[in-house]
Amino acid sequence: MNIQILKSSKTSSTSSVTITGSKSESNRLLLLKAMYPTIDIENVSNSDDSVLMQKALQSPNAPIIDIHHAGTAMRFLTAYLSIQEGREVVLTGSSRMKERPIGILVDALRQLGADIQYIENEGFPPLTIKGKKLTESKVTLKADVSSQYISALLLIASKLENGLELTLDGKITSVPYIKMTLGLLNEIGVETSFNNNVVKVKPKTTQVKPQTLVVESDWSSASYYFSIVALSDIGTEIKLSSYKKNSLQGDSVLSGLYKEFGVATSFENNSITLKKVQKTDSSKIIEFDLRNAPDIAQTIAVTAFGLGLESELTGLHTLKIKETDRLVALKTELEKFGAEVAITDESLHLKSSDNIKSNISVDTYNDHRMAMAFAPLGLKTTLKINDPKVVSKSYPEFWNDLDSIGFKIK
Ligand SMILES: O=C(O)C1=C[C@@H](OP(=O)(O)O)[C@@H](O)[C@H](O)C1
Ligand SMILES: C=C(OP(=O)(O)O)C(=O)O
Repeated sequence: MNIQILKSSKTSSTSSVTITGSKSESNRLLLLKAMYPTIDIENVSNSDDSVLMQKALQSPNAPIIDIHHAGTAMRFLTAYLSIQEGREVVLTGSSRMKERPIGILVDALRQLGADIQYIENEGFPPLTIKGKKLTESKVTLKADVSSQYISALLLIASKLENGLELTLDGKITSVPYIKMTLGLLNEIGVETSFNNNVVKVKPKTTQVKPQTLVVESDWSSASYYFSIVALSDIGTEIKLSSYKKNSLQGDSVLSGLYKEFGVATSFENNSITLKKVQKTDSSKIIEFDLRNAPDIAQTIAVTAFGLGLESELTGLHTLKIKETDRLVALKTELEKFGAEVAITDESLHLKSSDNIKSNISVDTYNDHRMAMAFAPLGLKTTLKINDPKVVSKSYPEFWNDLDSIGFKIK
């Protein structure tokens, strides 16, 4: 199945969209609520990944849990199930999930005392987890592969007898996601510290106060609107809700980064307005290090291509182990449109060009972000997106919302 996006599907001059809650915040809070039921959560993400997380946590007797493509659910549940004393579960996922490494987290949990076995390949899901009391409280782990391993350990840490002290080895990747985890723990009253490469969490000995936590809307999903505005005429505006000026989400750097593409962002009450205020100079070179915001790399690469701008994106070493190898996928699909792209294991270089080929079919590789990142190119040319339903991993209403702002989708 595919959809066609017809060129000149211009957005009406002012449009507004309400985006579902952050899937990263939601999946952390859902797990915390399972441990501390006095918490209430509002604006939980309706993404597949959060629905799967919710279902898994609401099935305390299920012998097998399948979390499909949801990376955070896989990693966070591995830690959570390790401390469910007396329970034995097989935790599995999609065929891609079975290629996404989890050995660093499993080794760290085993050092803390967990009983986890690999069912197929060493270092990868599926896992058999026998829940038990974890007795140790100090562990060192590699921090340059995925921050999700670190967040997973931090999320269960306050339930360990002596809390947790993690020493992070190597250059820490996706740091804002670690800070998001600590920020949410602090909000529910768990004490934490993060100094240099050591993260500590104290055990929670008192009850968590009854409270409602409101999930901010998803900033990674907002990236596609930043791209749409960047590729639109001067004066085009889109309003998005509900956002906070002091976000826990690292992808909120979008408001700073997209200034380079002529987009101004203003905050008012709980919404942001994106406005195209300046034409971009075609001789400009975009140079971004995205180590702390890997999920917006695809959006940015496509925006730069749509504007014909040379760009050098670095800090992309984690992209190879996400929903697909995103570096290869980006190169392959951008080149179909006529782009010249060079990649290494951690970077992507795009040459400037002023030609965008029409009627290209974009393959999406089971990766929601491939579909959503390429959609804004519909402002420049007619294109097809294969397997458009992939968007539901993080943003099920994406195509309806695009339609509502004036995109012509068949
Ligand atoms: O903790 C999280 O919610 C996430 C962390 C990031 O992963 P890595 O730390 O593996 O880069 C990010 O790419 C992912 O979409 C969500
Ligand atoms: C990488 C992502 O998700 P996860 O790792 O949680 O599957 C993503 O949403 O871009």
